[in-house]
Amino acid sequence: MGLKSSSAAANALSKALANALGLDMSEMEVVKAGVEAAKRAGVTLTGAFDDACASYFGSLWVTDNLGMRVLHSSKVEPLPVVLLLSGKTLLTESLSGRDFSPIRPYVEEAIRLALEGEWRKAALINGLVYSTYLGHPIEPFRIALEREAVVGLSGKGPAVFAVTDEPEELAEEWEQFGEVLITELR
Ligand SMILES: Nc1ncnc2c1ncn2[C@@H]1O[C@H](COP(=O)(O)OP(=O)(O)O)[C@@H](O)[C@H]1O
Ligand SMILES: O=C(O)C1=C[C@@H](OP(=O)(O)O)[C@@H](O)[C@H](O)C1
Repeated sequence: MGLKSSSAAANALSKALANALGLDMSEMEVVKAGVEAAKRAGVTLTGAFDDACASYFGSLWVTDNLGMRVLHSSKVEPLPVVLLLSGKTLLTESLSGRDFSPIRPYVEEAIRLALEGEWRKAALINGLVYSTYLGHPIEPFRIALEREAVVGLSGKGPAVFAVTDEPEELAEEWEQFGEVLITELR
């Protein structure tokens, strides 16, 4: 789905084991152990250290996943978010070996924006580029943009998210595409 359940499960297991075994680990060590477990389970391409940090701590994270390094982290306001779940499944492991080099220049532009704090623009560019490359429908993006929402792809999708001041209105329009949830950034 792209909803980070692999990271949430890995974090939960890592934390539970650390507690049960009475290990003296920092929060970040717990997260990194979860990343290692997710890699060994084969449910991630890079280890998804970015998702693991966001899932564990909340906030905005830009990371170097292969080097397991934090490049940027900052708090976000609890703004309303609409999530669209199309009902289709795309497991991350199914993208293993896929060549993403054609979209590299555009994704690097999104990373540059995110590092400058421009996460709204980064989310839109990243989402449109990955959606197009992976063949996800982009009509939900068009509708969200019409409503001036900040719209993006959740992970590799197909789940889509939008940050908007009018979540109920967008949710109603997105219902034609699948299940819709309203929550908030944390
Ligand atoms: N082979 C598998 N068997 C059972 N569960 C799996 C398998 N591959 C992935 N999953 C789990 O299915 C869920 C959805 O996968 P995916 O969309 O790849 O991850 P995420 O929700 O983290 O973006 C995740 O919790 C993932 O760990
Ligand atoms: O497996 C990975 O390395 C990643 C998978 C994607 O997330 P999802 O698995 O949630 O789609 C992506 O957004 C993340 O930055 C890295």
